[in-house]
Amino acid sequence: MESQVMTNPEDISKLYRELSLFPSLTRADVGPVITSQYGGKYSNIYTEWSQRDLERNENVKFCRQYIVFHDDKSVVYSGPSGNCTEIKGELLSKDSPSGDMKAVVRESIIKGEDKQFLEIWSKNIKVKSINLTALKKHGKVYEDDQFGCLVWSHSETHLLYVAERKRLKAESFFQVWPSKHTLKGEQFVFYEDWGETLVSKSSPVLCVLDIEGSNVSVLEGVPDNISPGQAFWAPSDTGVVFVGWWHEPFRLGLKYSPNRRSSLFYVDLTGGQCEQLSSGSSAVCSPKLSPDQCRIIYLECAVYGPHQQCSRLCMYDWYTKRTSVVVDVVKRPREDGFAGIYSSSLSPLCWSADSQRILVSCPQGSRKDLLLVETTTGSVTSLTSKSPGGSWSLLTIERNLMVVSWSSPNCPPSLRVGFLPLGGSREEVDWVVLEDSQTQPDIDWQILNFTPPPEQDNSQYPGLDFDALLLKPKDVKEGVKLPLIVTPHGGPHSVIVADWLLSSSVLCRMGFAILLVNYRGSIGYGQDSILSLPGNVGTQDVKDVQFAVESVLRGGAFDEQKVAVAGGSHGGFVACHLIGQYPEFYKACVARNPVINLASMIGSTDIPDWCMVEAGYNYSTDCLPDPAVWEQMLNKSPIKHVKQVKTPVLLTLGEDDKRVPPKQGIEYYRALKALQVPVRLLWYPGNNHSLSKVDAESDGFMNIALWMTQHLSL
Ligand SMILES: CSCC[C@H](NC=O)C(=O)N[C@@H](CO)C(=O)O
Repeated sequence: MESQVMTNPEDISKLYRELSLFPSLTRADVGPVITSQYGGKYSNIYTEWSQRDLERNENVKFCRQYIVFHDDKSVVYSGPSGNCTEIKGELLSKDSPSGDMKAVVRESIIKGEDKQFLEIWSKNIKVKSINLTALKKHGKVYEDDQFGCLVWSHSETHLLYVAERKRLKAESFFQVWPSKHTLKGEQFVFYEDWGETLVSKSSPVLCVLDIEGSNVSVLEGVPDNISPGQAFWAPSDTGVVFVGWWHEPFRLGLKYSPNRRSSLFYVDLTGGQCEQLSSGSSAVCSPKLSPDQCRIIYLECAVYGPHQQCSRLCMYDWYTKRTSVVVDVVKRPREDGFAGIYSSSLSPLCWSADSQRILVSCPQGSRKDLLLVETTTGSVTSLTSKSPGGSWSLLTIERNLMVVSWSSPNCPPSLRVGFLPLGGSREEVDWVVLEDSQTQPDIDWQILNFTPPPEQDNSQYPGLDFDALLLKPKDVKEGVKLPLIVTPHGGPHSVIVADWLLSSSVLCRMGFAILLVNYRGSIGYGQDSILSLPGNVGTQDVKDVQFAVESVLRGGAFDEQKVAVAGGSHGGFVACHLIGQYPEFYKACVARNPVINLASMIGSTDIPDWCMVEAGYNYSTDCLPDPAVWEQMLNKSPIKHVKQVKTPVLLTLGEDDKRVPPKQGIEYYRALKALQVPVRLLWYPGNNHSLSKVDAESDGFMNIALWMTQHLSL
């Protein structure tokens, strides 16, 4: 049969280079309203972007500003104000509330040593540059989005941030000239960390800089068994509100795990008293204070259980001290399409100007939509469900001016702004494009819906369906049947939404069709769908994917002899199951950091609870190895089916992966070698679970593409 797939490595790398140029939006801030001498009002919009630089082998960060003239209700005129500037060395930055000053935490290498500075800029002058490293009040500043923050006090006199607790230097028992203030014999003591992407982050502390006096103090009063983060100033700067995570009896991985026991706390600055503001029996995150400083909105979900679940949107009233549930967990999508809130972070600013409404961007099925929540009634409406399909992400909202990123599988991210209609109004948002991007006319995409056959219905959660995204080249020559790459996502409680996906778009432009399956258990389809999967991994997810593939093949547009499967993490688990359970079906397989054996992984991953929960058991920190549980974990794992595998497998592993340690992939590699199944292993030092360093990602992509063309005989 004729093929129209690109196979030449030179051509493929050229295409990858071309499409990897499209940057993604990472942040936007709206400046104060300025009235021009002619009476027109305008605001500056500051944006940050990230782009792969293949030559320098790094992701570069750059900024660009735009000017938006408006009348507080609609955009009158807009455009960029200058070109892009690369940002180097900035770990964190934040404008003061008035817009008069800017704070920056900067990392700089001086005489070969890493130093951190806290800078204050005013107008065109760097008025302060405080050497935090030399001050020795704390360890490194946290720049991550789990704990990290840099927040101006309302009075603009103090700054709040999170850093590692100061550790005394440890020395050997045999140090000949012992120095003062050192700990003897503590050189090799183990410090727990917070796992994947948070290695070396162990004991965060809240730090405050008094700008006038250039004085840093570490806040006292946070309970010893709590790790604080996501902090901000309480109304009138009387103290600090933060999320505290319990770290006893031990820390577990936090990345993609918003289900860790945590609470909102308030520490009073004068007395150092610490008060717990939420129940303490759930997991909370992303608290945001309303513009009128009266209420705090935050997300809440259950502790343990599935790692990502449908969240509750809760509100704490600062003055009555009452908490209310604004939006509850949604079991099944409602008639109007609302399927619940699935997010572990609200955007940095998410309140409307009247402090009555909240904006949340989150998956709703295979789309990512912008939802407007009335906090008094809990009513939820979608601002984007009638707009072009794709993915809408809120970057910020300030005085009702929303700044969003929009993308779709054939359109890289574009920057848009629009005013939130007044409360009670049914008006549609008039989106204005500030930075357009190049649509890829050769890529076609659609969302497909599947109802599992009756024998695969889940008796505990009956009647659930699921979706898949199908990408295919637009122009297919007469008589050509396309090769198909099937991609189950990881998690398993995550989702593939219709946004710009670099590797899928390159594969599609090469001539492949790609089927990305949101099997039952994915987020964005109601809590019941999520709960239907634990205990059924390796069967329900696997059968859903197979059902979707076979349904698509029945359409006749694809070549049944040229079907491949590729997935990462839990997606790798599903991929390896598929080649074991359907040994004749898939002609090539790629697995990034796949889960291979739940029983062997439980002792080495940073999230052992995940193994128990997905195998169908409850987790507690004191649970001990149980042969019956281990047997079930083994039975549900891909390694159980390895003897049936015939498909050539490409494994891509990150040496520093704390989530699915690379020994999982090695276990599979050895088994395949012993069975003489073709296998190739790529080992990426310095990479963690996501394999997202520029060289690992691009090398991984090229190897995947060539593995597919080789084993699908294209
Ligand atoms: C113990 S590994 C669990 C699988 C992992 N889940 C959470 O981290 C996973 O599948 N990760 C996804 C992201 O959700 C991935 O694609 O890496």
